[in-house]
Amino acid sequence: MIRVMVCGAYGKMGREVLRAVHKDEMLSVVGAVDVNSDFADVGDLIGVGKIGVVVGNDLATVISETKPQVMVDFTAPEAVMVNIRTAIASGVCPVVGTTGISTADIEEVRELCKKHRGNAIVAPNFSLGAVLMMQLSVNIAKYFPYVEITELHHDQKLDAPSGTAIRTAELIAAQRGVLKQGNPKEVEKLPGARGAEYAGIRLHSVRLPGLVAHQEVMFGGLGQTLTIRHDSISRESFMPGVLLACKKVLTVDGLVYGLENIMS
Ligand SMILES: NC(=O)C1=CN([C@@H]2O[C@H](COP(=O)(O)OP(=O)(O)OC[C@H]3O[C@@H](n4cnc5c(N)ncnc54)[C@H](OP(=O)(O)O)[C@@H]3O)[C@@H](O)[C@H]2O)C=CC1
Ligand SMILES: O=C(O)C1=N[C@H](C(=O)O)C[C@H](O)C1
Repeated sequence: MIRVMVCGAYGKMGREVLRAVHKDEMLSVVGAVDVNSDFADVGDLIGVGKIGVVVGNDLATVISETKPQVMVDFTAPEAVMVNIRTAIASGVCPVVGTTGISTADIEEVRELCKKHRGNAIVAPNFSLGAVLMMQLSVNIAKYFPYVEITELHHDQKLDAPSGTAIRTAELIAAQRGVLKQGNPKEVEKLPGARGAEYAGIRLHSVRLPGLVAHQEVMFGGLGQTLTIRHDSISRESFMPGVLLACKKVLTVDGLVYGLENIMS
């Protein structure tokens, strides 16, 4: 059994991960952390009755008391790097889904893994469909370089654009380079009307109750458009990817960035 702890235990993803890890035959929930912990039993949190694992409020303490091998982090952009540093320095391998991690942060995680001879897996999106959407987008951009991305999420999301949208733009830009899109003389009558920009790609963010996590990548060509869309209609969509990462992180080599790199 691989010993797993979860950071962000009271959150939407944290609870789903605890439920999935608890059910998995190769994984065992040994610890959990949330900033505003009232030391609830994890079993009560996920509706299976007490399992004798409580939610702590300090990561270093929980690591020293529960000896996890893997830390799953679904917290918040301002918390995630602190948690990664603590985990790697303590010999615990992070599996990270929290977004808002910059390119410089990724390089820091890579260096920390080298320094402490540890491993980590960081993925902007753990759902298979989203990974395929990103891979297809790169292929389509070879033929349709003009593209805009619209991501749609629940209205409690803290960051915009989503980590997935930024990663999609990065991957497309690596394929086609920087490309000025639209009319050079265009004017925004209201600020932000044309969305955020990455390498000439416009990114639009929709936030509404009722949504979970969705993205459209729309390509335009001569007399035609091509749109691909992925919908996570529940957070279960992320669980196979998270469980796979928990099982692989102990044996990968240093940092792995992106779920596609551990899917065979
Ligand atoms: N890679 C992927 O596939 C996916 C990534 N995500 C990302 O995961 C992150 C979490 O999403 P979601 O579960 O919806 O968010 P939630 O706000 O529902 O949950 C986050 C939880 O983490 C807690 N928290 C904040 N800081 C800390 C800390 N330092 N230590 C421990 N716990 C902390 C929050 O507490 P409090 O509310 O009191 O601040 C909250 O309970 C986001 O960045 C989101 O973008 C989400 C889905 C899929
Ligand atoms: O906050 C979310 O919900 C999600 N966050 C990730 C992102 O920002 O891309 C992954 C998924 O879109 C759900």
